Amino acid sequence: MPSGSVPRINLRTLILLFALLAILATLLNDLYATYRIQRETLVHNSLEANRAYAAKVALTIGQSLGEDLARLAYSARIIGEDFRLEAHRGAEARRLAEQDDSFNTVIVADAQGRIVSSYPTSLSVNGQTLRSKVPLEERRAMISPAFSSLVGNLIVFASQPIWSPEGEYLGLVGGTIYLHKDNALNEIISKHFQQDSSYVYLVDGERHLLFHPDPNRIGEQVGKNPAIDAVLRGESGASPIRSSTGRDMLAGYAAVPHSGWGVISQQPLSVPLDTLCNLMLQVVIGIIPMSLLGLMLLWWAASHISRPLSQLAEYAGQRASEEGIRKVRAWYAEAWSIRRAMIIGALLTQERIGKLNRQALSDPLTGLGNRRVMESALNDWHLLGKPYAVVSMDIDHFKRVNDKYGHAVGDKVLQAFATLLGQNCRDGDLACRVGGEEFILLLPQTSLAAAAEVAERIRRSLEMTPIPPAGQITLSLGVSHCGAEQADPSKVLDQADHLLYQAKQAGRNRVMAEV
Ligand SMILES: Nc1nc2c(ncn2[C@@H]2O[C@H](COP(=O)(O)OP(=O)(O)OP(=O)(O)O)[C@@H](O)[C@H]2O)c(=O)[nH]1
Repeated sequence: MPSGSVPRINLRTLILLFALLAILATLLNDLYATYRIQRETLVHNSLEANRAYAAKVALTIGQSLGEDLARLAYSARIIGEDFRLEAHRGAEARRLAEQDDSFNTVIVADAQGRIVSSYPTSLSVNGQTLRSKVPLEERRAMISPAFSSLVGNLIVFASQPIWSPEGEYLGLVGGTIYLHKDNALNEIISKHFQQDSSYVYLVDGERHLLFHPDPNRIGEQVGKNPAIDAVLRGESGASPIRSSTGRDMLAGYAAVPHSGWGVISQQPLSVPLDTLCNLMLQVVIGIIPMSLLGLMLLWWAASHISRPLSQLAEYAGQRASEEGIRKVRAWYAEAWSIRRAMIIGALLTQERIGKLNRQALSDPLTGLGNRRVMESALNDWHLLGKPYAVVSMDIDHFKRVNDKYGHAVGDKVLQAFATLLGQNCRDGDLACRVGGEEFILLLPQTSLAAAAEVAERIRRSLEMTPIPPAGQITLSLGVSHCGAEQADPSKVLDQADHLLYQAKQAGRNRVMAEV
């Protein structure tokens, strides 16, 4: 016997579980791979867009500054022709300031840095000294970092040196750009302002914000930031960074020509990731109907595959008949082989059980039924209320046969009598050997008179059929009957035995029937 308890899990559940696991693993892997590829693509695209955008803005600002410096250079030449004449300087400063909106103010300073002309005149800075002496010392075209002007505005200052026609250094002419006011610079950046949550800011060489979408931050000095570090080294490119405010950003950056400034265009990393999450959600929602269909197909397939084996397992548990097992639809090779093995097993078992039954219910010497068969038939008939007759038989002086001819001849006589008995019965009658030389014949649906006739026929038949070498053998018989009154079978048997005893007493070789 196999040991251990019956496993609770069945084949269908196992198939379903493993198939589900395989599908889930594949699905998750696909989703993860899609997520990774899409993330890389989106991040790359965002970096590339910001890099290109920063480069474009830097180029435009560079061109604008170049044009500003060119205008200042032209004015410096004009002023240099007659530097001492105040009206001449003032007129050129005014023309320069008014010709477009490049500069919020224009000033002219002498070689010592003292402001000698300015426009608009409302500034009232004439006579004051420039805050930074660098342009005076450098004596070349320059664009300053952001600083606070003499009147308190946050500005950048573009300047050109003024030379006399003889080559003497006279001072400088400069234009200021007010960072908190409208000017050509923020016009350029604002015009290109992107819609997709990217934004641009501009820093000078000292990390001051020259432009920022948040006007309150203009002038602020920005802390450590990899993009600003790179752009101030004059590099252009793109990389994921952590901003000075601690947010993960995808930044493109480019250095602005002529100025030492840098443009940074950046987008929060969360923006493409949110887009990606929405995309993945759409993908998941999109695959749900097909997944449900797949699950149903899987369920069907698992049931279809496991059904033959489950049925065979059930039949094996019930030790079902071979006909039951044959009904199982074994539609694939393994199930077919198992069913075949089970059918063969069932047939062998049936055959063995049949043999054992026959051995248990029949008398091995004569092949007639034994006492158990007789009792079983009597009980059945009693329960069914079936009328019957009982003929009890005993061979006369059988001991003498044994004594005279030996036990083997005695057996032969018993077998010959059994054959004779069979020849004198109907199909439905039941002949049994219930003792050594004692026999019972049960006759269903038979009257007492008919049973007595059968008994007499048997007696005569034996008497007239010598069994060599024993010769003539005789028999005593008692006949009883059970009718509608349905007496207890044991009483009917006792009655037949009693009559048999009377037949023996009366001289043997005779039939005694109930009266
Ligand atoms: N050969 C053989 N003899 C058996 C078998 N079973 C019982 N016997 C013998 O049958 C004999 C029965 O003898 P008894 O009961 O004295 O009866 P009987 O000699 O027939 O005498 P009555 O019945 O009075 O006519 C015994 O000798 C048993 O040994 C058997 O299977 N084979």
